[in-house]
Amino acid sequence: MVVKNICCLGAGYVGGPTCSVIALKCPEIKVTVVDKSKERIAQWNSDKLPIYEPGLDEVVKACRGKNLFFSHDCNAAILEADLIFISVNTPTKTFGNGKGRAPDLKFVEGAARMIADVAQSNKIVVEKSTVPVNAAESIMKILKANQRPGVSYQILSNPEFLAEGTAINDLLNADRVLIGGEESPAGEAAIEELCQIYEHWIPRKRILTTNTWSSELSKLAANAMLAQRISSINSLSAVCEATGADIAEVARAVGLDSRIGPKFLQASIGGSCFQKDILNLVYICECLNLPQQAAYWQSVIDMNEHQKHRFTAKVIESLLNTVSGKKICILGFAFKKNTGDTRESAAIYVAKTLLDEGASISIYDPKVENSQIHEDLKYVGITPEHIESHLSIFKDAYSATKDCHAIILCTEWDEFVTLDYEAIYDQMMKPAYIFDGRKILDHNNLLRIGFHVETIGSRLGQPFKNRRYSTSPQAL
Ligand SMILES: NC(=O)c1ccc[n+]([C@@H]2O[C@H](COP(=O)([O-])OP(=O)(O)OC[C@H]3O[C@@H](n4cnc5c(N)ncnc54)[C@H](O)[C@@H]3O)[C@@H](O)[C@H]2O)c1
Ligand SMILES: O=c1ccn([C@@H]2O[C@H](COP(=O)(O)OP(=O)(O)O[C@H]3O[C@H](CO)[C@@H](O)[C@H](O)[C@H]3O)[C@@H](O)[C@H]2O)c(=O)[nH]1
Repeated sequence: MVVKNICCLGAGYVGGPTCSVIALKCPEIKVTVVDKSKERIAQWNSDKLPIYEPGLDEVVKACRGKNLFFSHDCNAAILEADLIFISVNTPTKTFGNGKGRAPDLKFVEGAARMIADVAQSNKIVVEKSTVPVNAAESIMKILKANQRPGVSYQILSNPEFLAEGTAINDLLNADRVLIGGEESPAGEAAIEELCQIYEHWIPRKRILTTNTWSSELSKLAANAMLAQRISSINSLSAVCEATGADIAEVARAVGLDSRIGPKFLQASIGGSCFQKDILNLVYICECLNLPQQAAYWQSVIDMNEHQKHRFTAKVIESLLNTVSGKKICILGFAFKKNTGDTRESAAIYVAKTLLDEGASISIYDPKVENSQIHEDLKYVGITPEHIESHLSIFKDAYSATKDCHAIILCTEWDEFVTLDYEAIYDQMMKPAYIFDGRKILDHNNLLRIGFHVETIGSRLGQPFKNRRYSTSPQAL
């Protein structure tokens, strides 16, 4: 079989960009991205796409209506496809067995059942969603149990490694493409079909083929290792604050070791897409009766969580331990720059804590929709009335910071670096505080202007004071 027709179930942050790039690079293949959400599909077919990703608009414009289609008709797309990507969401379970840890596979199962119900010809089904090890086997069970006579399936694991904010570049220049499949002639043939799609733009030596389980586990392992680096640097940032070392200097010194490398060593406020995948790994370890391994990866999550709490506690402590009645501006609500995604964003925790403490919050983020901010805060328990009376959302940083007692920078958007902080200082309440949760601002300039400045991983203007060793470090 030569793949001529691709269907993707799930038009989200992964399905949309991934299939747009496939359509761009494989003009002879018809790519149809479907979603059960009519609203999302309507947005994909409009001028304002449902997700913000640098470069995505251009790719969609180049292919949409030619060989790239967004549709709500899942059945029709499944029927005509040779190869089907499952790119549906796999959030952490919020109820029942494995609550708070295991991934909720109901959308993956729903997708598999949909394929089984509709398919009338052979299909290669590709697991693109991030799933636990053995998920391919579960998908196969569903497909086989509902198989029509004469229809056969091959399941491949092809995890996605793109990061939001750089998705198009990551897809075009992937470090590697990973394809796992059944170790049989039919499995190898299916792997080869998918390889040929990626070979339109990815050199063969960067396409890695493995067995299905290795592929599934490699995705969780990659995220776990990345998260572990961030947790490690965040852990060291607390040591820096307590000693007078500067985490930026430490990260640079450590990262110049070629065995360690400089990437993913930026201390920050914490919070990320990683959490659900590491929880997934923890749950797998628990289920496999590997408690030490589960505890190890759990500690990576705990450190990330702790960083958010530590940073927010520092804000409140600096503001004389009370924020009640104060107006505080949060700059940035997305979990990182160049995306409108707020899932697991540290800003949600910061905003909730400050609202619980009685502060009024003003928020500005260049790409996050107002409705998303409302939804996120309601989800963490802030009542609509409280939101109505204590939250304002602005369209620019200058309006958002006016009359505030403090600014908390939660997302590292480039535009925050070049704001006119003199003008901002002039229109703030005094003393004016700024908490740089991303370490992107010019702290010396802010101090010169008159701000009280706090950041992560260094104690500005007070080196080596109040060392907190209970004993000398050598004696520890
Ligand atoms: N967001 C990322 O950066 C990223 C990167 C790599 C991997 N992943 C993984 O990829 C998967 C998808 O993530 P996402 O961020 O794109 O999620 P998302 O929530 O943005 O999109 C998932 C979409 O799937 C749709 N859907 C659910 N069930 C469906 C069905 N049966 N048929 C059709 N559509 C259905 C939903 O309506 C939703 O629009 C997850 O497993 C995630 O962990 C995400
Ligand atoms: O040095 C760093 C790097 C990142 N972060 C933060 O860590 C989080 C995650 O960042 P990043 O990994 O860049 O974005 P994601 O879109 O979450 O991408 C991760 O998660 C995806 C979903 O599984 C994977 O596909 C990607 O490979 C993996 O990088 C964000 O809040 C970043 O601000 C830091 O605090 N310091």
